[in-house]
Amino acid sequence: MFREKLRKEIEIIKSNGLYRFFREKNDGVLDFSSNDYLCLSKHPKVVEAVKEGLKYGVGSTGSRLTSGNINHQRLEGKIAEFKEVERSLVYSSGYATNVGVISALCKKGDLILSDKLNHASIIDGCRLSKADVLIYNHCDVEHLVNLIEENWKKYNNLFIITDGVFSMDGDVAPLRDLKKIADEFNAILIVDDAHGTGVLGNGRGTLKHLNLKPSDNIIQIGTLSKAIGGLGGFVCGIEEVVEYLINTSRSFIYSTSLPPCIVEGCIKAFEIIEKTDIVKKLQKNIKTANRIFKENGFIEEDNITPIYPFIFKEKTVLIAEHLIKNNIFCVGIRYPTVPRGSERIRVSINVGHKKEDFEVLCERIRDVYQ
Ligand SMILES: Cc1ncc(COP(=O)(O)O)c(C=O)c1O
Repeated sequence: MFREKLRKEIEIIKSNGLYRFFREKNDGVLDFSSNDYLCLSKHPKVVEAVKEGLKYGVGSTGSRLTSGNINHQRLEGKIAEFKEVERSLVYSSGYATNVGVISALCKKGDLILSDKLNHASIIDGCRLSKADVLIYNHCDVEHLVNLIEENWKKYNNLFIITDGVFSMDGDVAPLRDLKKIADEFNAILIVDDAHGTGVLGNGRGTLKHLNLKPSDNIIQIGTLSKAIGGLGGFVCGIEEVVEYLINTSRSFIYSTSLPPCIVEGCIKAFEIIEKTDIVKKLQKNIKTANRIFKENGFIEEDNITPIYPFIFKEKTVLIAEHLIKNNIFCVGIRYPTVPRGSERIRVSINVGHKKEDFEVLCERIRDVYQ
């Protein structure tokens, strides 16, 4: 009976064109889908550090508050230094970080103002919190101010939450304006810099890129699974935020901590970002891609991040299939991940791509899209 019910629902998903399924990524494909912007997941020094870390065993064996506090504080020290903040706390994923931080800090009687295009993990964190939530139009500072002016008197605390770099569009949040608004209305600004860390501000993130100094009312979140090339998430900011989260954040307290070998790999990845010109190389690649993608008419403006939305709407699936048949891995993104009418190929470039790779991508798209 239950099986039948689910089958029917799956049929509805299929008939709406929204069916999701796995694709295997073969070795040797030209990969424009991964978030491994600095190719650190396969960097020999990172791989070596992970192997070294196996001396601690494969798993961490418990939550950080039980048996699972191994080398994690060393990574947290590194992140705090890297982000120039007082303290950081590592979670088992970026998803768990957003859900755990937002649900712990934002309470009944508080108001969250969340950008319309924020990542699903922020949305789920907001849902799990007991705070009221208002959505402001994407990067629309005026709309945000209007919502605050209409509502702030009714609430104890205000939280403005935004991606630093938006995961599906690659654009950058107006953090300087958001910080000013946060200061004016005594709000806390939470920035999920999953796609800015390792990419902007010489790798330090979107705040650094915009010359914004960390301050008491800014909380930064990030992942270790994208430019850092590993797994996990982190939150960083003032000492008291971290101490409070250790004591209240359920996805931190009630979940096994990261494998210690991954922790070693992530520490090495941060060192590589600090000591080499890998981020500059990525930025150089972004400039090359900008030129080629513009010549082909796929973008109009220069990007500063490695995420390029090529909006092909209803042609998206056809183009994605054609690319895969031609050994180019570049997935189509559909509703509900992005709004209807903005279905796209999400092209993400990395430090390992060559000029010719960008050209081949454009040629293969042109086979089916004029
Ligand atoms: C903006 C943003 N935040 C959080 C996450 C979740 O991070 P993780 O994959 O480490 O769970 C993602 C990943 O898709 C993301 O794009």
